Amino acid sequence: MIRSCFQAVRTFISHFPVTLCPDAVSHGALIKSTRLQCSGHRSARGLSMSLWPLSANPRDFSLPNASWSAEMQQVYDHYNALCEVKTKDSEEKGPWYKLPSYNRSLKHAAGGVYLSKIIQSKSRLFTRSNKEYGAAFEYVIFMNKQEKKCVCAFQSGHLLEGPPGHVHGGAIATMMDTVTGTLAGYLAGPVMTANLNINYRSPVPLGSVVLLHSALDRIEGKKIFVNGRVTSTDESKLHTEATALFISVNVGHVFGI
Ligand SMILES: CCCCCCCCCCCCCCCC(=O)SCCNC(=O)CCNC(=O)[C@H](O)C(C)(C)COP(=O)(O)OP(=O)(O)OC[C@H]1O[C@@H](n2cnc3c(N)ncnc32)[C@H](O)[C@@H]1OP(=O)(O)O
Repeated sequence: MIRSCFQAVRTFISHFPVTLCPDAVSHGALIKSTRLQCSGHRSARGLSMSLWPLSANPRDFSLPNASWSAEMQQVYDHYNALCEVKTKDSEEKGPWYKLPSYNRSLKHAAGGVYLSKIIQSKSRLFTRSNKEYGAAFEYVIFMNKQEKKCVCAFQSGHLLEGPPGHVHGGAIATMMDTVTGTLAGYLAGPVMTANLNINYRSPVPLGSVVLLHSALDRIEGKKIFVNGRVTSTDESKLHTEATALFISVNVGHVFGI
């Protein structure tokens, strides 16, 4: 059984080397898919069909839902508008892209649905594991490849309480890992977190909307150094600062091959 799992993983990897991570897209096909998703959503105002390849209609958790506050929606609208640049003759994309976000790492990647049945039928991406709208992590990430940075609008749900009325530090760390890791993965391909340093400067009120900003510091061989900040949406208040180190890995590393 174990041998056939590894065989399946090997076959999968050799056919689809960089398609594992819809949250942290980086290479051709995925970027194309992401852009399709982005434009798919824009046109989804009038067209509900998903454009993610080889997948019926996966739920994109980064799209607005009824639990979003007016402030969350406002931030979304602001960055989503920056995803479109209309010229006289055509519509061009960028510099911002809204990344789609699914609840499984493998399921929606090409061929991944078969693999996930074998090795991870119950696993779910941590930040997307709760289906109840607004209960835990509501977030959307916008990527700016030109400037090697991204911004995430994050609305914390009632399940993320730490100190009374405030967000748990582990939940903030989770979001920081997710956002900095998504940036590193977008720029450098498959990565794993080697180091994450966090300074908590001021508590985040539970249920509030904050921004997570992340930018590339530098890349040294396999090492990708990224920084992160959590601020209020008007950026007047600093909640958290972080630095992170990601290491480029072969996809096989994740499976222990
Ligand atoms: C694949 C895709 C999956 C997709 C999924 C989809 C999910 C979509 C979610 C969105 C994004 C979420 C992002 C979450 C990302 C995680 O949370 S990952 C989970 C938490 N991290 C881990 O479990 C990692 C565990 N550690 C390891 O596996 C290995 O130690 C590492 C980090 C891969 C490094 O191992 P290695 O490749 O053998 O590296 P190694 O050759 O020892 O070192 C390379 C260099 O890095 C340096 N280095 C290594 N570790 C450290 C360290 N801790 N401190 C300082 N320097 C270090 C070394 O000194 C060396 O430096 P140089 O000598 O080259 O100058």
